[in-house]
Amino acid sequence: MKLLADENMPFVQELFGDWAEIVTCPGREISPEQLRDVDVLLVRSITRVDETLLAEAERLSFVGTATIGCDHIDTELLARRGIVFASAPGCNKVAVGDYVLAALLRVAAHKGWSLKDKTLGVVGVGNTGAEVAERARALGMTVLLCDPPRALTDTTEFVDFEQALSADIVSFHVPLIRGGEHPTWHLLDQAAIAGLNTEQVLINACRGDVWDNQALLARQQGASPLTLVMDVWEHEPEVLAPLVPHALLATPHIAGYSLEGKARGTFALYRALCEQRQVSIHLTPEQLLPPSPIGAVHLKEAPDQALVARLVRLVYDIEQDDAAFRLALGQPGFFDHLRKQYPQRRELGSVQLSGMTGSGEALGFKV
Ligand SMILES: NC(=O)c1ccc[n+]([C@@H]2O[C@H](COP(=O)([O-])OP(=O)(O)OC[C@H]3O[C@@H](n4cnc5c(N)ncnc54)[C@H](O)[C@@H]3O)[C@@H](O)[C@H]2O)c1
Ligand SMILES: O=C(O)[C@H](O)[C@H](O)COP(=O)(O)O
Repeated sequence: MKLLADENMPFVQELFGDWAEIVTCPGREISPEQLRDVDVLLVRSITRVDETLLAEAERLSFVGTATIGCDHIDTELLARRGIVFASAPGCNKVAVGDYVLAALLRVAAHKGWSLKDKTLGVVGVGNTGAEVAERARALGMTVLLCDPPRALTDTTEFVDFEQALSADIVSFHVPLIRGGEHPTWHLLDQAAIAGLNTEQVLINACRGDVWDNQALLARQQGASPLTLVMDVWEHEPEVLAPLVPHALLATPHIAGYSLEGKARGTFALYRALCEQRQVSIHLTPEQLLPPSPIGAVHLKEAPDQALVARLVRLVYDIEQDDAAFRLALGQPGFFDHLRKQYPQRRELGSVQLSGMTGSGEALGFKV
C-alpha cells in the first residue's frame, strides 16, 4: 500500500509505518501525477482535493484530512468515486480554546478590562465554539451563543447574529460555507462591520473568508477602528498586509496547532484507515506524546484574572506568535514557513494544577 502524506503531518511514520510505503510532500505541491500509484492520501487544510488533483488517481481508495475544516475537500466527488473519506472532527478544539483564552486575556490587559463584566458572542457553537464558551464562562463572562443551524433543532438558548454582534467581544467559530441556507462566506460583511462600535473586539480563529478583509481594512483606516484578533486571513497564504498593523494580535492560522491537536488529527485518520482495512488499533494518541515540559503547578490562592493570565502564558504565549508573525510579514513564503517551523506547543491540559484551583478545570487545566 502506498501512502502519500503532507510533510507537516506529525506521527505518520509511527502510525502507518508498519503497513504502508510512506511518501511525504509539501501540501501545496501534491500533483495529479504523484497520485497515479497512491492508495491513501493524507492531507491538511492547504491541499485542495478536487477533480483536477484526482484526475490520474486511479488506485486511490482513501482520503483523509487531519483537520476539522473540510472546505478544501470535494466530498461529493470522493463519494461518487467510491473513495472512503475521513476527517478529524474536534481534533484541535482544545487548542483553539487555549488560543482564544490567551487572546481574551491579552485583549483584557490591553483595554484594562475585567472580563467578568464583559459579554462574549460566540458565532458557531460546535466543537471549538463550545470550548471557547466554557473558558469564557470560567472567566466570569456572560456568553451569548449564536448558531442558527443548531437553533433549528436544539433547545439551548441561542441569540441571532445581530444580537451576537452586540457583545463586547465576538469570536467566530463557523465552517466556511459558500451557499445554502446558512452561508458563512463574508458572514462579517461591510454592513455588519459598519454596525459595530469602536469599543468592540472581534476574534477570527475559524476561516479567513468568513470576514470581508477589505471592508475591515477600510473600517480600521477610518476614525473608529475595532480591536481585532486574527488567526486566519482571506486568500491564505497571502495576507492583506496593511491590515496587520491594525490587528492587536495577528497569527498565521495556528490556533489549532497544539501537539496534542495534531496527534489527535493524525490518529483520527489512522483509526478510520484501520476500520477500512480491518486492521486492529494498537496505539492511543496519548502514547504519541512526549511528557509535558511543565508538569505541575501548585497554587496558594484561587486564580484571579491576573493569575490566570500568568498561568496561561506559562504554557502558551500568544504574544510570541504575534511577534514572530509581524517580524516575518512580507518575506516570501513567510506564512507557510511560520506554520512549518511552528514550535512545539502543549495544551493547558498538559499542566496539573493543585491547591486553590478555582475554575482551573473549566479553563482547560488538569486539576
Ligand atoms: N484556526 C484554526 O487553527 C482552526 C482550528 C480548528 C477549526 N478551525 C475552523 O473552525 C471551524 C469550526 O470548527 P468546529 O470544530 O467548531 O466545527 P463544528 O462543525 O463542530 O461546529 C461549527 C458550528 O457552526 C455552526 N454554523 C454553521 N453555519 C453557521 C452560521 N451561518 N452562523 C452561525 N453558526 C453556524 C454549525 O451549526 C456548528 O454548530 C472549522 O470548520 C474550521 O474551518 C480553525
Ligand atoms: O480545520 C482545522 O482543523 C484547522 O484549521 C487546522 O489546524 C489547519 O491546519 P493545517 O491543516 O492548515 O495545517
